[in-house]
Amino acid sequence: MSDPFADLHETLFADKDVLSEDYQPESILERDDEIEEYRHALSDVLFGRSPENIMLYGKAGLGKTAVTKYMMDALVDNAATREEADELHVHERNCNGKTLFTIVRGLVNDLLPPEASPFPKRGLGTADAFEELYAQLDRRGGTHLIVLDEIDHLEDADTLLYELPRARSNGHIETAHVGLIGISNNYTFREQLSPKVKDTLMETEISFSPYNAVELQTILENRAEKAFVDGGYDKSAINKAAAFAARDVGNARQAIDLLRVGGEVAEKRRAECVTDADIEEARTKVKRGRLENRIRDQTEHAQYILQAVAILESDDKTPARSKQIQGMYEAVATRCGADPLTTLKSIQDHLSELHMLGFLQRFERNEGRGGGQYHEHALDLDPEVVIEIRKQIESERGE
Ligand SMILES: Nc1ncnc2c1ncn2[C@@H]1O[C@H](COP(=O)(O)OP(=O)(O)OP(=O)(O)O)[C@@H](O)[C@H]1O
Repeated sequence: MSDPFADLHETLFADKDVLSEDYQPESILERDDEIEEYRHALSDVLFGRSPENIMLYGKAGLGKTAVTKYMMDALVDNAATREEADELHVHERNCNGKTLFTIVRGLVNDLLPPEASPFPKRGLGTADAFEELYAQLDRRGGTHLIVLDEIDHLEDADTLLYELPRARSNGHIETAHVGLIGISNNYTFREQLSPKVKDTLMETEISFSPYNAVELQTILENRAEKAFVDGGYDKSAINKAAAFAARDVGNARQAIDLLRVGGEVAEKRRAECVTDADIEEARTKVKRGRLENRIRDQTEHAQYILQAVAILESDDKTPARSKQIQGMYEAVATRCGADPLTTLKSIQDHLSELHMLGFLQRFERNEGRGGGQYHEHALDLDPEVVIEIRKQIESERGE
């Protein structure tokens, strides 16, 4: 048999990893103000003083994690050159899906000597874990910066944010210095904290604003130079990816995704250069992928109802009343081997939920005294894409 990979050559990408999610850029671009604020807030560490607590806010993909990593690396390097700085330890934790106990336990395990057995998973409580954490911090000494990404996902963040910054003044630790860096893309997180915690965390708040198209162009240009071979992309393709991402909340992750998928599209058509058309196709793919995830997140019956509205829409039968949608939904659900929901009320509840989530448009009708008030719904998306995505989900489930 001939080798199916024999004629496969890398023509376009010089280093595709540069466009991957976990690539840490050597230089951070277009974030000078945030870096300056960060630098100022961290400077105490270099003089052996207790660090300030820092909170970073900003929507997804705005560089909060990348800037933090860059600042931590630079701080560790610089602290090592200064006599007046204590030994610096950085502990990074993502709080998504974690309990306070697992976070504190993880920090304890980071600090324990290699020969010690890990802090037990069961049997002891959060207060015990805190006690051990303080003991270990003092045993190690030096300065400890604890970086908590997605801190708004942590249940009982209040306790952690209250305890740690006060550990020294409350006499729990004597030799070590501790500073907290919290990262959140939920601006309302602050509102949920108790007043005493807000006070401590207000020391430094750095807010990351969305990138505009020009800033995204600079970031993308820098990545593209490393990711693609010479002449492997059109400058206008970069501008297009930057413009698309800027229009959609200025997310750098999204801009980089567009460039990577655009490269894959160009590679598939065996082109030697990424063009505007490849970025346009990438945008459709990326958008479709995101929509697919959102549809998959819906319950089974919500998906059938959405599919029913999509079918009616492609037959020009929308806006449609709930009763009509119910008829089509029953056909879809039965074909998929499910027992349809029977009450009109449950269909209406799903329709208003799907409207709230932005899948459907809703029209209020008022037929005067006799006809009463009711709602009609239409799809707020391309019906063909919804039908195609549902087909794919059905075939995977063998529906
Ligand atoms: N200023 C920048 N210079 C270079 N690369 C950047 C910059 N900002 C963001 N990036 C890149 O964009 C992607 C997303 O950035 P990052 O993960 O730091 O965002 P974030 O604000 O932490 O988002 P989230 O809240 O979703 O975690 C990463 O690949 C990162 O390297």
